[in-house]
Amino acid sequence: MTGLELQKLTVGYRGRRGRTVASNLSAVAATGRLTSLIGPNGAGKSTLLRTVCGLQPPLAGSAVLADGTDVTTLKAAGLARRIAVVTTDTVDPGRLTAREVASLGRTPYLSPTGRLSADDRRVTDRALDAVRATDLADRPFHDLSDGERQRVLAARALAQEPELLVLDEPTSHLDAPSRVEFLDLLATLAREQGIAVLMSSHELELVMRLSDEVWLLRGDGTMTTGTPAALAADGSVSAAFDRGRLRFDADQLTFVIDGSGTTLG
Ligand SMILES: Nc1ncnc2c1ncn2[C@@H]1O[C@H](COP(=O)(O)OP(=O)(O)OP(=O)(O)O)[C@@H](O)[C@H]1O
Repeated sequence: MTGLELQKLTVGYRGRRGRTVASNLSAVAATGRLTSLIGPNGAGKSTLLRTVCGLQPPLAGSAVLADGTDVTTLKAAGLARRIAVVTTDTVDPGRLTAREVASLGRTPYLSPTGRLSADDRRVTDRALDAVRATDLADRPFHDLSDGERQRVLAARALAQEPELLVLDEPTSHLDAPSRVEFLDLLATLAREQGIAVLMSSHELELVMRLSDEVWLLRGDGTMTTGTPAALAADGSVSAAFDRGRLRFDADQLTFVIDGSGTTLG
């Protein structure tokens, strides 16, 4: 099932410093699958993600959810019930515990009293369980490691019960094992929770191993989509990222430096 569909979407900035970043994009992020957005620095990944979350208006075209709703027509409350966003912005929730931070995901559903119902508590605990953070629930969020915080922020996003989960570079502060673990967790969540997960990443090798689908945004503002194997095999990934002696090896799914016998990653 289609979780999110880009229909001839053009993204960028209006005004005096305005510019078109990427044009005429058509792509699908399917429900139950992990779709990864990759591309060189400045290609427009963050701009595209902000646009599909309804945080900035498109220059043209649309981004529609499963029932055909254009995200740009949704008001804040509607967006919050349907799309959850995890960004790299530092979160400072004071002395809230991990469970309290996760429960913030229930905000769009709360009655005017702002009190969590028994159902809200159940959904929050289920979200913590899904990201394997139940044992962190009573600890202050402030005291957690970056990897633990990222799991709790994913729980907050799941507690929103979204149909689309969008993450902008979610592994950027994590160590190597935690990166693998977190991407594997996202792929599992997409399948088990039946949501479309769309994330941007610079972790090319990991993305190629763990994603179901890849959106490859090039520096010229065009995009190719496909399975990791298809994009590696048809040379799209190499064309976008190879530079000088650095080459992406489609068989090994890793970068190599030509002539040195060195494999990176
Ligand atoms: N507020 C803005 N106004 C005008 N141009 C902007 C604005 N924000 C970003 N840009 C430009 O849009 C282009 C795409 O930026 P964006 O941050 O989306 O790329 P990215 O692929 O996420 O980059 P990176 O991989 O370095 O994080 C860049 O040329 C950037 O300078």
